[in-house]
Amino acid sequence: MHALNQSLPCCINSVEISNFPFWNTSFIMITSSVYLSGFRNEFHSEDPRCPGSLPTKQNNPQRCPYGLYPEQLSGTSFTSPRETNSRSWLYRIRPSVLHTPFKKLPLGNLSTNWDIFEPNPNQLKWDPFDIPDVEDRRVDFVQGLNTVCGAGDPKDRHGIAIHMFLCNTSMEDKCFYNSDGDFLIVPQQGKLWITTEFGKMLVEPNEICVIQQGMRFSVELKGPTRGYILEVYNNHFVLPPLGPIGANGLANPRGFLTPVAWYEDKEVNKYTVINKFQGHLFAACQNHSPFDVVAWHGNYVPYKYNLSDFMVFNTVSFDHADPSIFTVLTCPSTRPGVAIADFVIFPPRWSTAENTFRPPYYHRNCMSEFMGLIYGSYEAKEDTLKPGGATLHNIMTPHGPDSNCFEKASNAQLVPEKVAEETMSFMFESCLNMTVTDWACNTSLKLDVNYPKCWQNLKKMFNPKLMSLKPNINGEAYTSIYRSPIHAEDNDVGNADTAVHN
Ligand SMILES: O=C(O)Cc1cc(O)ccc1O
Ligand SMILES: [Fe+2]
Repeated sequence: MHALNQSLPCCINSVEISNFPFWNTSFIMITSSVYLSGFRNEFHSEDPRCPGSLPTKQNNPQRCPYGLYPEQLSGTSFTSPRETNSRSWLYRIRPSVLHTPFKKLPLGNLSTNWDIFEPNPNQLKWDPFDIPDVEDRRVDFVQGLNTVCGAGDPKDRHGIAIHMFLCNTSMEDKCFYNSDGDFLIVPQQGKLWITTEFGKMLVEPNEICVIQQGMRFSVELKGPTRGYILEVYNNHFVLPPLGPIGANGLANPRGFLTPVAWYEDKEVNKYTVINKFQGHLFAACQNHSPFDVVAWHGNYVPYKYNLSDFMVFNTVSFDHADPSIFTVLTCPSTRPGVAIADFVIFPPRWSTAENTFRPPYYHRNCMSEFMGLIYGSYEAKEDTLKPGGATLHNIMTPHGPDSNCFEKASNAQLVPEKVAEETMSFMFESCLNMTVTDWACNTSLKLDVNYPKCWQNLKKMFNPKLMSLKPNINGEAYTSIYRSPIHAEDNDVGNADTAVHN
């Protein structure tokens, strides 16, 4: 590890070393990967092969060390307040401007023009999306982007899109950057070896990464690879406020890892730079690798996060807390407490609530809820939602646990129990009303038209003559946190009435 990443006195970040073997690129073999830890810190980093490459004290010396070009990447307007201002300075072999003009590419299964699709207020569920077979078709990360749903318009810088990446091949002499917004990437199957202008990251299932607007990256992979992407146009992701939780908890800042500087001085006949711009794809060519940043500093960076680092809060008394307690990252709107999109996870945890129907409640929401599953099963839809599949419950669309889950949880013995022990599911929750694409509804062939049947066995249990139903497994016929439960033996109408009204 180079001294700069470790010991400059003004470096406020700690450094974490991950011990996994890093990948063997064609240019340089790196045996371990180093990350800078912290969220929105002012980082700085130099490739150890060029000590002293990062100018000290100033951003624009008349001549930079090693003959590098300085280039600023602005993630917020120049005049954004200090608290949110985000930019980085990159010291690179050539400035990014050295490329041929952009030409439009076919869009494939990406969409941003939502007006062409029919609105659909139904409960929607998709079986795991197919990853193309490499024998049939070689598909890289960018070619494998398929939009499921979204809302808004990148031209207005307002909206989101949810994509699936379904691919089997590494990007070769090709990088991608998004002018429309930020990508929060959730790998579900297969690892992503991501080279960015800031350095390299290995992102595995149960980790996520965020690559922000404008950052160039290229994805290498081995074998069939699938995952979800939440794209936000409005704003960058931030950590949710902790309120009364205090100074620590949920996703702690130190869990966020940013790569260290790594460069290649590589000249090729044709390197393709793909740009998503106003919802369309464009390609430009250049004769060198864009990963030529020798040193950088700033607070506008790509990062990854391991979901097992999430410190889970929940009730230790009664009732089902709202899923916002599981928010990892949020992209805020201008309305206080209203997210353009929240990234929420349902991690392994203890469930201890007393007198409580423990799974998610039945719900109609002014927000839309897209859910995916990385591995295992989701407690409210054990037999329904599968890893690599998804559900969408749009604005005010009724949803909740399937009939099996309701039956089981209404009768379960309420002992402390580990839930979601071997699972990780997640939700993209948005204030925007989502339009679903033709790819999602038709081309993918994965929409499960029988999904709403998972609720159809929910029985009517109401009986105006009886205060309570038959006792549950705990012997409680009527449960209330304010009164002792009425036990089965006392359970006549008169008693129950008193219990309710006194
Ligand atoms: O399953 C869902 O749809 C998500 C969800 C989870 C939860 O704990 C409470 C409400 C809710 O909608
Ligand atoms: Fe909900």
